[in-house]
Amino acid sequence: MVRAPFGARLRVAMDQRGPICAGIDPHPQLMHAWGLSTDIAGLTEFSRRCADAFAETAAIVKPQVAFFEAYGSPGLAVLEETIAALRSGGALVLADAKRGDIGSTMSAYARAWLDDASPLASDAVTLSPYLGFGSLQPALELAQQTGRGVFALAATSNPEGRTVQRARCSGGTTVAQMIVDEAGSRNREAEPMGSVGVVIGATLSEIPDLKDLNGPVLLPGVGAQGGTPGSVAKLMGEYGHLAVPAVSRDILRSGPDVARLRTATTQAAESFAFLKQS
Ligand SMILES: O=C(O)c1cc(=O)[nH]c(=O)n1[C@@H]1O[C@H](COP(=O)(O)O)[C@@H](O)[C@H]1O
Repeated sequence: MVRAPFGARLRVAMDQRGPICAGIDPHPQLMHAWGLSTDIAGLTEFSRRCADAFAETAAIVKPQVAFFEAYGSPGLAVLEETIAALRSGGALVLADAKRGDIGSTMSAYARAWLDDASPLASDAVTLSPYLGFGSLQPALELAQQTGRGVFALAATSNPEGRTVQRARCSGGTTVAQMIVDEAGSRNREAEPMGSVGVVIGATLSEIPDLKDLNGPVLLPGVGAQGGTPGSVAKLMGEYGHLAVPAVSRDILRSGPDVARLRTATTQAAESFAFLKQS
């Protein structure tokens, strides 16, 4: 199937629905708060409500794969149904799987998340570049062939990340900067933006230079981890048009009512509408 590149599709979706990525993170505590059991029936209902709420309101939706894997194969079946429901409602799906491995194994991860033939195929997947950015090549190639995208972890929202990501490479740049630059080198010439994104925490006080990225920046950490529209504006500066703030618990707390989840999603998108201007 021929589809437009992910970066172009994401740009259109963000312009139409606002820039945020709504997260589906079925934490047991949230399932309790929604009056659901924490078994597979609860996971199924939680995910259906999220898909109902987000499919027609959010530009992009990020199911956190670990919460589904924890249920084994029935959990993965729920994830497959959720991905299909979101995509058929018009939302892009970013599978938050954080995959990364030696190239030959990476090819299999790429097939799982980025190949039309896979029931888990999504519009994009999060990747960990800590086996070396080059190890991601099979996923970068398959994403390009299939009009899909990737987001490489560059500077994560958790405080522990800095011990690795702020370390300096032999040339003097930080590891995080090197990852952003590697991503940018795959986005050159792309219009309106490339399909190789990076992940940068909305909780950080400083971030890598984004001038050569020309790709989307997923900013998790908004809400529950302390990030705000103000912190995203400050971090992104003149590159706000590339920002995709990711919000999970802060929206999910509005459940279980689907209408309330929808309202929380559109309100979150409105609070970041200013990003389009930068
Ligand atoms: O890749 C991610 O999405 C991610 C990267 C990161 O640096 N920090 C981070 O919190 N995340 C994910 O973003 C979501 C944040 O959830 P909330 O804190 O509930 O909004 C979770 O699914 C995390 O796994």
